[in-house]
Amino acid sequence: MTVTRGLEGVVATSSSVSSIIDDTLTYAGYNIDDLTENASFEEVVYLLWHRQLPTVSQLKELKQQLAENAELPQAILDQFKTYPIEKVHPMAALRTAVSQLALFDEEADVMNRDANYRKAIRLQAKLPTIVASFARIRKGLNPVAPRKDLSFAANFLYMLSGKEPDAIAEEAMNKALILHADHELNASTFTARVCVATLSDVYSGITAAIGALKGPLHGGANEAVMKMLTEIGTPENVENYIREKLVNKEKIMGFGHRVYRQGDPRAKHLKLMSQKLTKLTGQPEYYEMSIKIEDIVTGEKKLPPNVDFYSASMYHSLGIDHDLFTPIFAVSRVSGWLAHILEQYDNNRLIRPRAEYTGPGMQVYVPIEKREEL
Ligand SMILES: CC(=O)SCCNC(=O)CCNC(=O)[C@H](O)C(C)(C)COP(=O)(O)OP(=O)(O)OC[C@H]1O[C@@H](n2cnc3c(N)ncnc32)[C@H](O)[C@@H]1OP(=O)(O)O
Ligand SMILES: O=C([O-])CC(=O)C(=O)O
Repeated sequence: MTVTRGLEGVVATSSSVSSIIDDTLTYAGYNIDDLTENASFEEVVYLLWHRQLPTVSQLKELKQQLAENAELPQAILDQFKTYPIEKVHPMAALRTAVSQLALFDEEADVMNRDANYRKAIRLQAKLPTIVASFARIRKGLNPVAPRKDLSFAANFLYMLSGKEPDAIAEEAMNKALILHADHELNASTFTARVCVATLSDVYSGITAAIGALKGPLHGGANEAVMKMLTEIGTPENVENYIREKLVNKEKIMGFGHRVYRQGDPRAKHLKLMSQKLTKLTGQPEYYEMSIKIEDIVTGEKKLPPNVDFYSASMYHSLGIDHDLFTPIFAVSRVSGWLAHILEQYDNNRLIRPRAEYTGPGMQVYVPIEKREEL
């Protein structure tokens, strides 16, 4: 038996959702650079779910479906108030709320393509409402009802702050959502596919995926990057802080990637937005610290920044609470998880690899009364 630790390089499925070839990321054949510059997040959702860009009427229909399904059952909003709110991480609240949503969906266990597609719309529509409502309720504020006349990105920012965002913030959020939407067989997407390959339901798959995204080696790294920037405080402190971590063989959050070797193609877009927004909001030191960190880590370790590095300072400059960074990742990535879940159901086979056994050899059972106390 040969063990491939972390399944590195193992091709575990076929997929037409997205591809990473020679450090280029495409969604259903479209380069993410083109999509980020030109598309709306809603178009990208359609693309991931149908593998083609929508026409005007198809996009209108999807936007309407998302807008009509954005509200949450009151019971879920009420439930937030019962949590030990100061201690609950928003990713944990999101994981629970998504699992709970299934209880209010009469089609939760209906297993056909149309019903699964309808659930995809409901989940995509409701995730931003969950994140924004929880973020407000924990501060003692009332949740802000979703608006049907705003774009997905603008409505999310509106539900978070209660104020309609300006064009710059809307554009930044739209781009960030596009850049995080899908990424081939990353850990959370694989988790979702493993879960639904047992023919479990869509809600179970998304709940499991949220759990996987939460970890700091995956989506949780964006919050960890912000923690690091906050600890560093000023550009002058970067050198000592980072060099000490490297000497101690600690990982620098937001760097490295299992698949990309030359660099993550999403990072350059986020870097530009970080530069622009930190300057606009009068906090250029967050960008300055970030580029200094990048210089040292790429110089010393040859590790380029990944998607989580510059998204941190960018979200910070949009005034977003730091522990909401990973939930925002989920608001976007749920589109990819759903595309993969639908694809898994369309051509399903149980995912069940093997493990090389390393435990004790064959033992003889000893009745409990004959076992010696240690
Ligand atoms: C959306 C996303 O999920 S993007 C990734 C987000 N995660 C992070 O930013 C966390 C920091 N990065 C990492 O932990 C890793 O680079 C991962 C998890 C992304 C990829 O992990 P793997 O492919 O398993 O690489 P692995 O962890 O084995 O690292 C290989 C070597 O590079 C080093 N390395 C990898 N990433 C880093 C880092 N960020 N800082 C310092 N050293 C690093 C490791 O210490 C290891 O060194 P060694 O061979 O001397 O022991
Ligand atoms: O692909 C990965 O391993 C992690 C990643 O960058 C993502 O999920 O966006």
